[in-house]
Amino acid sequence: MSTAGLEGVVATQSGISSIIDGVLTYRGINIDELAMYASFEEVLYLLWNDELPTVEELNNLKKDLAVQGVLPPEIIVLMKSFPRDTHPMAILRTVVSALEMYDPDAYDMSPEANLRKALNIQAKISTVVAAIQRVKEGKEILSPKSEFTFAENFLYMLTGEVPDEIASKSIDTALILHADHELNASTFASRVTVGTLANMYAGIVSAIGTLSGPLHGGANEAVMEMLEEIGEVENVESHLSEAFRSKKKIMGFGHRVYKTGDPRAKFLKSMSKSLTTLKGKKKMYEISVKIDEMITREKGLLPNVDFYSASTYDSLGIARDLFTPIFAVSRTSGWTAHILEQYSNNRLIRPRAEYVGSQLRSYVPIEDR
Ligand SMILES: CC(=O)SCCNC(=O)CCNC(=O)[C@H](O)C(C)(C)COP(=O)(O)OP(=O)(O)OC[C@H]1O[C@@H](n2cnc3c(N)ncnc32)[C@H](O)[C@@H]1OP(=O)(O)O
Ligand SMILES: O=C([O-])CC(=O)C(=O)O
Repeated sequence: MSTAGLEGVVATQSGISSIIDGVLTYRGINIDELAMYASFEEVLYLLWNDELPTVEELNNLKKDLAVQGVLPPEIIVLMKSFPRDTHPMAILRTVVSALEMYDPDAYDMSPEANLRKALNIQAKISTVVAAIQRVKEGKEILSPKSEFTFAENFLYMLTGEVPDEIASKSIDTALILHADHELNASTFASRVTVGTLANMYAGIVSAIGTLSGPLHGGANEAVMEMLEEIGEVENVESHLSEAFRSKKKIMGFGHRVYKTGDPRAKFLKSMSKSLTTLKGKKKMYEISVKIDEMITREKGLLPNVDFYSASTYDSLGIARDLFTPIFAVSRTSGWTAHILEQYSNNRLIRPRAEYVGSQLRSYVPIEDR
């Protein structure tokens, strides 16, 4: 029996998100409704608590996120010490690991402390991602403001300016769309890690490392690289023909679970269209659509969440190497929800391997080899 990639294997039970007949839900609510009507903070509360928040609960969450979003000064010193060309995902992985050392709750495994840790990590990860760019640009690191939403704060901490409504709404929707996705590779990694009763920081560090690869979250950066390499709509055909000839995978297409399309992609395509038009970057959308048409026609593959998010983020002026870290900011909501769920009913995750190595043989002393 081939178990390559654990395709089709049901490895756990979860009440957080579901993908059934191509429909994605968070805690039973269709992602389409959440993307259209909810805020990221509401989704965060929903993922953690299995209920939408009341006005008071939502306001408290917003306040807590702003308060907890301030980085310890030691972390800022650490971030300034890294080589300038370090990839932001490596910085993020390292900084989240270091944050454990400044969290008084780090080794308290009570449910209350774990929920506090989830909030602490969620709040700080946005500040860290914005700070990665600020450090690179030699700018002062900013902290969140209590009057801003989570999405507004991210843009404010990144640019130093009060963000406009369109940019904030776009980031908010992107955060909602990327928040959780059943047992994707990074979420699975986080559950395996905390299944040993390692703490939440260890679980999130595993997840960040797993998200970074181009077959998973790293695909959004790779899509942008491809769009930039193609450069003009008229180059799409020759670029893709060459990729097909050399059997290169086209980033942002295909999916292990969705075979009739990723329900998140339509929102990102629509955001990409309006934002690229608004920001004078329509060409990136046109190149994307041409790629989409050709891949669908020639390979029968459809765009996943990573494809149109690239041109969406690019039109907002976000650096290409921050695309996957932004995915991590959003997915931290799902990772932490899954970690809390794993702790609530834990059993060590330890599958078996089918042995296909050498037959049983004797040890040969070194002088006889
Ligand atoms: C947030 C996310 O993680 S979404 C996914 C992000 N990743 C990407 O966009 C990377 C590109 N896509 C891929 O590599 C894959 O489609 C994955 C990793 C998403 C899913 O992988 P799997 O379920 O293992 O499918 P697998 O890679 O076996 O592909 C099945 C077939 O479709 C082909 N295929 C799948 N995706 C692509 C692609 N993007 N470009 C070209 N061919 C592809 C494979 O070459 C394979 O063909 P074969 O049977 O002739 O060998
Ligand atoms: O579910 C997956 O395999 C990948 C994915 O789309 C995600 O993590 O959002």
